[in-house]
Amino acid sequence: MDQSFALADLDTRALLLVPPARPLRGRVVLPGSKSITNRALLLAGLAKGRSHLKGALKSDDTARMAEALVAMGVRIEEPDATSFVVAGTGRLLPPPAPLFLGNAGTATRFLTAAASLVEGEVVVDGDPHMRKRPIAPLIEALARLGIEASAPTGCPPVTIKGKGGFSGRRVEIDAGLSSQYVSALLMLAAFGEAPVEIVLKGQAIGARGYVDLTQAAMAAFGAEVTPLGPGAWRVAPTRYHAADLMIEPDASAATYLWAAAALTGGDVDLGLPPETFTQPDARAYALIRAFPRLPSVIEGSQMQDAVPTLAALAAFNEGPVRFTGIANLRVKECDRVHAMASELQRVRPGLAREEGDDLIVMGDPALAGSRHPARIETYADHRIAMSMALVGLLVGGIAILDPTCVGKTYPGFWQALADLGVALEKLD
Ligand SMILES: O=C(O)C1=C[C@@H](OP(=O)(O)O)[C@@H](O)[C@H](O)C1
Ligand SMILES: C=C(OP(=O)(O)O)C(=O)O
Repeated sequence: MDQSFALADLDTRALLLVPPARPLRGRVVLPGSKSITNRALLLAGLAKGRSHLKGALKSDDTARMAEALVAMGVRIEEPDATSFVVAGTGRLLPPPAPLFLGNAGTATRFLTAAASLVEGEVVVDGDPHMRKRPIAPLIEALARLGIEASAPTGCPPVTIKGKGGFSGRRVEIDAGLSSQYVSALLMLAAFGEAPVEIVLKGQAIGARGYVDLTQAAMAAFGAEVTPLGPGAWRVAPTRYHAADLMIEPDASAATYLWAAAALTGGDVDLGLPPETFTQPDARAYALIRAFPRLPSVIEGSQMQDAVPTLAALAAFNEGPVRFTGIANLRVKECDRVHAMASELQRVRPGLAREEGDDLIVMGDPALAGSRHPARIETYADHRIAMSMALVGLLVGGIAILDPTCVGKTYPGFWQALADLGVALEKLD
């Protein structure tokens, strides 16, 4: 019987996965990259003219970005399920109400900086999870550019008193908690009165590959970014011009399908070779291929969003795996170090633990084919839901609570699993 697992039809508290009897094989069309879609939406919205974005992601995070831009006077049409047509005027207008950005880190950080281009007050806010995600380093950096912004709790809501531009020419930023602060400043910097230099304070930064994505997106919309060394960039005062862009598929989403194939000994065709992705999480492919002989230490700082995927794989590995360099997973949609340790433990006590900021997963190949009924908490975090679903491909009785939380970045996730032949049961 064909059943829909589209999010609109998923009015259920939990989804039970039935481990498939055979390897998963087939073709999956991936959604567009969240990171690239939200950069392209913003840059197209800041440009003068009409931009056509194809292959884009349509999900909670990109909807929040698009709605916020519309509230600031950008015209956005959605001619089909993967396109946005964005018409910008080269400036943003004061929005009539606070911008509500859900738990979209990209939208929240990028728009906090861009809001300084508005002449007037902008409030950037999010859901209760976003209100716990730090933004103070970005606020301090904006102040050094002469931009008045405040976030009394160090997290959203942020109030920006925009003056239609800014005069600063050099700013240092501490990006240890999030690379998104650097990306936000880089994208703003093309509106400087003169070239702007952005310099890392300390060398610690979340995944650097996201800054490369920002540079590439800025170049596509006509900006000039010159690296001045490993932790410094100069941005020319070009502003942006409209552009047509084909967005590559989402590499973080790809990790779940690569892992599903590896776990079941199958083969899932995603329509493009892993080495063609430009996003940081594609680095996880080489590790996923090594399963069930993952290395005993995985340094996760440069592929952070893939760490929950790799942790789920590690549960079935031939030996234990220690994940290091992942302290900032504690300030993502939820504390992912704690969440993965807790939920793997829920499957089988002793399967995982936290040690400082490291996550240790005790590989147990005998888990495959076993039955350990468990209702998995997902903490409103799409990646915990999708990663723990991988465990349910090999362990009987795994039910994922709040399955619609995957809508943040991958609304078609459950349908993709169902189409590959995974039986899913809706539970109350
Ligand atoms: O710039 C981006 O598109 C992203 C950067 C990363 O966050 P941090 O820079 O906060 O680590 C990543 O986890 C997030 O999903 C997307
Ligand atoms: C951390 C994530 O998202 P963001 O920071 O964009 O909310 C993610 O998608 O895993």
